[in-house]
Amino acid sequence: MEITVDQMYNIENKGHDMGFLKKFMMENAGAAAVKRLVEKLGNVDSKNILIFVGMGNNGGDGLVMARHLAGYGAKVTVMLLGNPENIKTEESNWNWSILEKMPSVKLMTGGSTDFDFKPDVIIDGILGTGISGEIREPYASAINYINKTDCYKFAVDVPSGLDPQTGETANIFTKCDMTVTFHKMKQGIPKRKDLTGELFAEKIGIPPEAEEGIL
Ligand SMILES: NC(=O)C1=CN([C@@H]2O[C@H](COP(=O)(O)OP(=O)(O)OC[C@H]3O[C@@H](n4cnc5c(N)ncnc54)[C@H](OP(=O)(O)O)[C@@H]3O)[C@@H](O)[C@H]2O)[C@@H](O)CC1
Ligand SMILES: [K+]
Repeated sequence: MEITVDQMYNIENKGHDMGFLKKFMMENAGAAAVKRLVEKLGNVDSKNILIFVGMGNNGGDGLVMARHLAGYGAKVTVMLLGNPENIKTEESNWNWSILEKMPSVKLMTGGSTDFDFKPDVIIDGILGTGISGEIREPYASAINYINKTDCYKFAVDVPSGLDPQTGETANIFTKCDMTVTFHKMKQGIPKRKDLTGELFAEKIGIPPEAEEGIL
């Protein structure tokens, strides 16, 4: 069953109000995404994994993935597309502060794309269901870098620039090899398998009762 983005936000908020906090949803989302990625790649030990992280909760999922991938022995670099002080949500900020205590994960901020290494894997945690309008900098440069870099690409929730509700694309958008979306499939995502690559919807522990009155 495919749901709307509005329904997803309402379910998320209802789950949060029941006490299954968005922080727990984010943790389960990041963990499920890493499981699929590691299953696909077989082994990420000492692989260079570059994670682009937006300032919202799509980015937050990417921060959770960074921590899990470090646990699998990957060489993880996180590029936050802004200033840490401007991270939008408590749950995303929570994950950023954990990474600040982890020398095993390299943290970069601001969004420049001249890296001194070639990534084996890029994770697109730039934009998810919160996308609106033309893609602004530094998100645009990050998307362009992803598209011009030849490596395995993984999209968190949805390829950035693809509207998960309508399936329409913004002026620029990523083209990925795998996409993992969360809880239930959003209506627009399966319309662009050419951008999502292999597509999965993973449960993240939201109580089914959180859908009552919404679905
Ligand atoms: N639902 C669930 O159950 C769960 C959802 N989860 C995750 O949350 C995600 C939704 O998070 P979200 O609402 O924070 O929105 P998100 O996609 O991160 O974007 C907002 C940021 O992007 C920016 N921005 C927007 N448009 C832009 C543009 N054109 N060009 C440039 N920037 C633009 C915007 O900036 P602003 O407009 O505020 O200045 C803001 O900073 C969802 O996709 C999933 O991954 C999981 O945690 C698990 C549980
Ligand atoms: K994304």
